[in-house]
Amino acid sequence: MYIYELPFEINKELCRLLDNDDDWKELAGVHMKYSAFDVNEIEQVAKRQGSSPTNQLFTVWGQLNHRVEELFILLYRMKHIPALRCLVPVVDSRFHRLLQKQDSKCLKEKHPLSSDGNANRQKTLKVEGSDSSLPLPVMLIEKAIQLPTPSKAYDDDQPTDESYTDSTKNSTSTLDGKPNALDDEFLKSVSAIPLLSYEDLREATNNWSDSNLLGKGGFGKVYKGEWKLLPVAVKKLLDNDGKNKELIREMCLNQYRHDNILPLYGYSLGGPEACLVYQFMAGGSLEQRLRCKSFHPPLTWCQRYRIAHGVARGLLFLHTMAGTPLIHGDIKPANILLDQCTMPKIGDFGLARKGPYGEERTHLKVSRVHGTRPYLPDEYLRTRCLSPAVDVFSYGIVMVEMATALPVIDKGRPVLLLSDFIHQLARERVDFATEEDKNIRGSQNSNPQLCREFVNIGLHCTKYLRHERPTMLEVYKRLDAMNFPGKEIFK
Ligand SMILES: Nc1ncnc2c1ncn2[C@@H]1O[C@H](COP(=O)(O)OP(=O)(O)OP(=O)(O)O)[C@@H](O)[C@H]1O
Repeated sequence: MYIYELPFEINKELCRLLDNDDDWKELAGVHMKYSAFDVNEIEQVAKRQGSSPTNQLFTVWGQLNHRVEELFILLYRMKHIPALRCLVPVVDSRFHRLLQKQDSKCLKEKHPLSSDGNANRQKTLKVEGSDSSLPLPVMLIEKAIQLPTPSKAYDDDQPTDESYTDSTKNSTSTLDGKPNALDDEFLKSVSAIPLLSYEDLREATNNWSDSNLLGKGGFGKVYKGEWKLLPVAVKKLLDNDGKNKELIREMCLNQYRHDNILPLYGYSLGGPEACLVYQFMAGGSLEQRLRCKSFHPPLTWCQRYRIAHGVARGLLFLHTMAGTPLIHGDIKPANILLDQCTMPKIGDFGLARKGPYGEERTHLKVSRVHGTRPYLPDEYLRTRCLSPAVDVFSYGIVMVEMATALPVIDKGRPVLLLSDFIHQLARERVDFATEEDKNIRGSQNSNPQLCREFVNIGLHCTKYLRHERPTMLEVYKRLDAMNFPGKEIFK
């Protein structure tokens, strides 16, 4: 059951319990990992509406497709027994064992059953024979499910989150290291994304046949497959240290559904390699289409416009959907997948990070730069300043590539990087129409005016100074205002 499906009476009782003593703030800030800014925003909205802040929190969190089982585990971590009891009728019976543990030594009730939910708080729990401060069931469940909280995986000012790797590997083991079907069951029931067996995926991809290989990336190989009569793309992740973090990140991001974000259908943790299963994109990647590496004909201008428009929409969504923007960090044609109608979807969220929040915070300082060099701006490469403007810069390069199909790095060119080259052409007042993709230049598909407009947007987005670049909203509006024959059909 999803949070937004909670029966009215249960929701009401939970609001009463969690509004008390502002317990909802602990739930939101400590356990759901909302920022102080977001918590404040939730409180303000509730005040304006004269409603319960817990109810507002559930509305915001529920929009991310979280389930009551996840809430149950967070309340367990809070040791909020009255709220847990309230949820018992709507969670699977396997979760009841958490509540049953309350009387045992390992869980001291922080909220003894009193009608107002007030309680003496026991802050520290100790497990006998364990050096952990968490009770065994929670450790087990946390290892099994790695709860998808909105910011946990992305909160990466200090990206040293190696813990995610281990937790993925351990996900089907009990504490004594033996596989445990029950934990798989937990995983299945808690995650909204199906957990698939490695064997099914092996079968779906014809035993990882080379003829099914769609491509290779830094995180592993991607195979075409058929799963439940559905064409899928299966990414088999390299078993490198740290790489499986992508799995967790992608799963978290999957909470954000949008027409221009590649949907994750499922995942597999049980086999030798972790796998992610995506919608198969019959149009291939933008990279393949621009480099004519597929059997498809060159993209028409209407299709290029559609891609530019859709990617701008997807990025606008990521940057603005919550109080804290989500920065993709690796926008490039290889990560823009096209469906059979050339509708673009942004994929590969392995490097996505939660960005700065609050008006006074414009960027984060990260300890390591990830991404693809020619698509990254100077302030990120040199000073490790991460902000939505990094995605805007990368988007600008993609716009120039879509117009010209020029390589992003060319040793045979007087200027190595495409970003520098295009700014040099602008200084020399070259007509960008002369640089139109040679696959359509001079053909009936040629559109010199759109070519100029695309490059001009690219120039704006790749300005050296971050604050001189447009926001994705501005880019989107500029694209939307463009006019050319056939625009309405392809938008
Ligand atoms: N859902 C999909 N449908 C069809 N083809 C896909 C899909 N996902 C990936 N591919 C193909 O597989 C290739 C490799 O994808 P992958 O995301 O692993 O790597 P990449 O983005 O090229 O590189 P990196 O991950 O190192 O940035 C893509 O370029 C694309 O051609």
